[in-house]
Amino acid sequence: MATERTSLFIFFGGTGDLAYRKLYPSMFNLYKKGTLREHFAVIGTSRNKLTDQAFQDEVRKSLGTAKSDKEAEKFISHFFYEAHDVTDKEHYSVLRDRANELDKQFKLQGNRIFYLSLAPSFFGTVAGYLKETGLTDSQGFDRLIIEKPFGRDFDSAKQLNDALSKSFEEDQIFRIDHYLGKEMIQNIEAVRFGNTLVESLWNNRYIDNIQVTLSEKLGVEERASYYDNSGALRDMVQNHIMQIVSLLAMEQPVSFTDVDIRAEKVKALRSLRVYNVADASTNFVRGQYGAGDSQRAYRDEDNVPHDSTNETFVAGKLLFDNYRWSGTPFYIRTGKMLADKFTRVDVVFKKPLIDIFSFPQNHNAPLEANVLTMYIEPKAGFTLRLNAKTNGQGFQTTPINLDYFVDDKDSKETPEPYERLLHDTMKGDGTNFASWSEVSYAWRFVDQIRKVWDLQQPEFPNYTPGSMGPAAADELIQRDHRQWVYRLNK
Ligand SMILES: NC(=O)C1=CN([C@@H]2O[C@H](COP(=O)(O)OP(=O)(O)OC[C@H]3O[C@@H](n4cnc5c(N)ncnc54)[C@H](OP(=O)(O)O)[C@@H]3O)[C@@H](O)[C@H]2O)C=CC1
Ligand SMILES: O=C1O[C@H](COP(=O)(O)O)[C@@H](O)[C@H](O)[C@H]1O
Repeated sequence: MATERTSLFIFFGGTGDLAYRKLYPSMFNLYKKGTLREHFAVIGTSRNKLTDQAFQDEVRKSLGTAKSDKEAEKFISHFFYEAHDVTDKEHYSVLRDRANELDKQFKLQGNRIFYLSLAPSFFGTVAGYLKETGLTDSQGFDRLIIEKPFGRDFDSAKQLNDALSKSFEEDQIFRIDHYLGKEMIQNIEAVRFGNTLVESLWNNRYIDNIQVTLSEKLGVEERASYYDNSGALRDMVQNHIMQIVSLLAMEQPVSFTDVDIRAEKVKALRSLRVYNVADASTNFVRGQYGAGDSQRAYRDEDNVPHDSTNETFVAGKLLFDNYRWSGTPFYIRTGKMLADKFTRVDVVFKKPLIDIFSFPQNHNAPLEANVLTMYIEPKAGFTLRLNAKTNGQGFQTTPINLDYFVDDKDSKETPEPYERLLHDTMKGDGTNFASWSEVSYAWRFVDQIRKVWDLQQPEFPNYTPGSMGPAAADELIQRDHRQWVYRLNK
């Protein structure tokens, strides 16, 4: 059984899509595993006027359980509700009194987690009022979980961070990036730093290029009004991709702690080359999907303007100016309405300097590059492509794969990202959250691309649903005499 953790959770935006779809089911998983047991309580808040009972009914629906499920009912009995407008400062005292009451009732030791599952424009206001009205004055810990997006550029992110810093210290702020809660993203560190074979080759002498692909099969669904103001660059590159790239590029941390890991990620991001106008135009391409056989174009989706120039696809080349990576590009791409839903990292090694097998009289095909592929989702595992001799007479070589995949049983037991991140917050472990320095360096890089794109009129739409993006994404890498490892057979 897991160690029981003790805390009061206050969910601002506690009746929203994220809370019902991800947060409460993740908490229930923690309950079933024993991390949450007797000493926890939840206050859900929103402007909606609900009784505790009505809120509990909604929570039950979100878990998909029936009233006859005794374990679920015990869990749900820890949930309470306060109708609360986050802009109404006076009302925080009501929330404080309820929090103090539940603290006594469930023996919560004054530990409090404030989860801001709200529109980002409220983040600063809530953090300020929590402090001013004494909700953070209890005896235990006070931790603030912030949802994405953290700003829409460096300036707005800094403004937000300055506002939060007035009420919370950096080690009390947990900025969610749900990719950091994914099992296989955490495996990047294990594979890199747990294997001499891998880490000794993990540099520009042996690695030709690294490719990171976050491909989505779906479009914008119901989130068009948010997405059309964000675009793939802000929605996926600034956060998830930059986090993955920093884990791949960083030096070995002094210890496996949040402070040391974050310090190395920041160092890596500091050496990422921030592009000037010319380089940003050459090294980044954007796309927007048009209509497919049974799919309408992005511009025809509900709540998307008919002349939208928002990008639903990004591909780019990142360069690090440091000793380890100088000359080894990191190619990244992400988009909606692509061929399939998957996330993977392909590490392409350099070919042997001399190919002794492909002399003309040997008729051997040239050796292929070794590739280490990390499959993040939906399947989880690794393959390592090596060259080996084909069986039989003569001497021909052929690529073979060594592989490992997480089996179905283990997959089912893998914690959901939000489950892991809620658990980490209770432990006070910030390893899998984005620090302010990481966020700020990521924005500085992304802002340059955005600045250039905002000056140019894109020729959209430029890719078909079910493809892997616009032709320009292939040209970007082919220009460097390389290819995407994952590509569709044409
Ligand atoms: N949904 C998702 O999959 C994801 C969401 N996020 C982020 O999570 C956050 C929440 O998203 P989501 O759940 O989808 O949003 P929703 O719009 O579904 O929910 C918003 C919540 O905030 C409440 N709210 C709005 N205004 C106020 C107010 N003035 N005072 C108190 N409560 C208020 C709403 O209730 P009411 O209107 O009744 O007050 C509702 O509970 C956002 O920052 C989003 O970017 C991030 C990644 C994925
Ligand atoms: O943060 C976001 O991520 C999702 C993709 O997440 P995944 O875990 O399903 O890969 C993306 O659809 C969404 O636009 C973005 O805001």
